[in-house]
Amino acid sequence: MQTNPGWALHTDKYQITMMYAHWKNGSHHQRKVFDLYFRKLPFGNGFAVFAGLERAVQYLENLRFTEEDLRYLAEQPERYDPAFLDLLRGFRFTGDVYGMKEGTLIFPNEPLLRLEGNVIELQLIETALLNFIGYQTLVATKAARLRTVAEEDVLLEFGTRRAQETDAAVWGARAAYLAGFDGTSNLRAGEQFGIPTSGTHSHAWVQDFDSELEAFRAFTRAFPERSVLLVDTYDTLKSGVPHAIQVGLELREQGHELAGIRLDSGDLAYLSKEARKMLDEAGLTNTRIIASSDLDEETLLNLKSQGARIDAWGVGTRLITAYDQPALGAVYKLVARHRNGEWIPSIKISSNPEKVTTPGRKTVYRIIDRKTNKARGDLITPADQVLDEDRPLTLFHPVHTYRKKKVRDFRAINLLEPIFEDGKRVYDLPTLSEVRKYHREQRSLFWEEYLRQLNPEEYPVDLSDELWETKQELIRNIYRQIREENGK
Ligand SMILES: Nc1ncnc2c1ncn2[C@@H]1O[C@H](COP(=O)(O)OP(=O)(O)OP(=O)(O)O)[C@@H](O)[C@H]1O
Ligand SMILES: O=P(O)(O)OC[C@H]1O[C@H](OP(=O)(O)OP(=O)(O)O)[C@H](O)[C@@H]1O
Ligand SMILES: O=C(O)c1cccnc1
Repeated sequence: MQTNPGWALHTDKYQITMMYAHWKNGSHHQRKVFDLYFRKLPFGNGFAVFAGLERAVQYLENLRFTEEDLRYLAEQPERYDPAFLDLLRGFRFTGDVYGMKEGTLIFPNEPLLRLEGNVIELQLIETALLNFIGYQTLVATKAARLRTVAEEDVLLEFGTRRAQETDAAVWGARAAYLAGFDGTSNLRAGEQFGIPTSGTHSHAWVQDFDSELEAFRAFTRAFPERSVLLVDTYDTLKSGVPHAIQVGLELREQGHELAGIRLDSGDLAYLSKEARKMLDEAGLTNTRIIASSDLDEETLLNLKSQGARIDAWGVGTRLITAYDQPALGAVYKLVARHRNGEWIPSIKISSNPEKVTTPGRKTVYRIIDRKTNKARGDLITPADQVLDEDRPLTLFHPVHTYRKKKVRDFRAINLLEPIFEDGKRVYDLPTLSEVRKYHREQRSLFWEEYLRQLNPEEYPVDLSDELWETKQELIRNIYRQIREENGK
């Protein structure tokens, strides 16, 4: 087993196979453009939240084949030519990357990353980029849904013990925080990213004492100002809450306040209302109630509609595993090839019109109405097209083209920022607090209709006239060629 594997082999074997075949073919230096995007919004949400760029940047900056990687490749049954392995020894990412900022609200079929460079470099990185961005975007989107229903309540990420291994726990905690969570229980995520950390105690603490009261007293002695007592080990209303109140009153005599209690089972609406009443009647009005127990946005919304008196929510399994949709299904498609000094757009046809790729080097503009400061739609255009804000813009649906609207008095924001130029990073990674703030600001550009968590309106993502025409022409050409080849 390798002790310190490099990241270069964090890829599917077919990428190396294609790289080798390109090298044998003499085509490995040909330049291409790939788009990374997804086709369908997760969880029935009206938007997704872009996350994973920081990890992608770290990966691209440090991408090397280690000597161990090369030895491992040399042992493969494909028997790669040693000269190819020598080429890999000097491998660096030297391409251009344009990408959305983390925290951006994103929609199906718009390029989230546009990558330009040598085909062998762009093939190698496909798998890892989809891996990072797919997962982090899912968790950020799930977290954004929880934020929508939690309104101003505190949201804490508790998922590490149920996460799909270590990276998912740590990068998932980050994704949750950037989309509106307030903290995590994972200290490594706190250490690595500066996310506020917090937590209570487990049932084991209570079980470890001869009585619940003794357990609560010992805990509050250690943390007189910060204790949140778990009250459901034996009987929430008959034992846990009364004992917490007793200890809370003892603490007050010593000049401290009991910070909170945690409910972790049973009917959380009923128990929280009863517990609130009992705490208030005892004068412990500052003691907060935190709930955990298989929560997600559905239960959270339901509990709020039942009048639950819960101030903070600890969410684990269903957030960190993206429980109801464990894959985003992001894709990475070739959209242009460089030939004789020119970019030639390339298309992949599908019997499903939604799956036909949009050819060419492209960018995405977010069209913001200047009067309302709200987004009217996104427009995908050729990469170099500059939108004239002084001329009215007609937006039309790329499949149902009769769905049209004219937009005047708008700002057009190019969402794809230069991230790498010739392999050099040209983008300063924002701090996580800046990403979180950016996400909040971005959300405020959208009408509620697109943000609601149930049956949201479809946000328009349209193609410019020029791009739409190019796409139609390529489709026509391909079918003409097929007919000619078939002699029809
Ligand atoms: N009032 C409520 N309305 C809707 N859902 C609720 C309500 N109270 C709790 N829930 C949810 O119902 C589920 C209850 O799960 P379940 O009965 O398996 O466990 P529990 O009561 O937490 O007990 P334990 O953890 O001991 O198994 C959880 O997902 C919880 O969040
Ligand atoms: O429910 P989640 O959203 O995943 O949140 C994390 C859970 O982790 C802890 O449970 P623990 O590991 O003690 O097991 P439990 O399910 O028996 O409470 C905690 O008490 C929460 O219930
Ligand atoms: O701090 C807590 O209460 C906590 C942390 C992780 C999982 N469950 C609970």
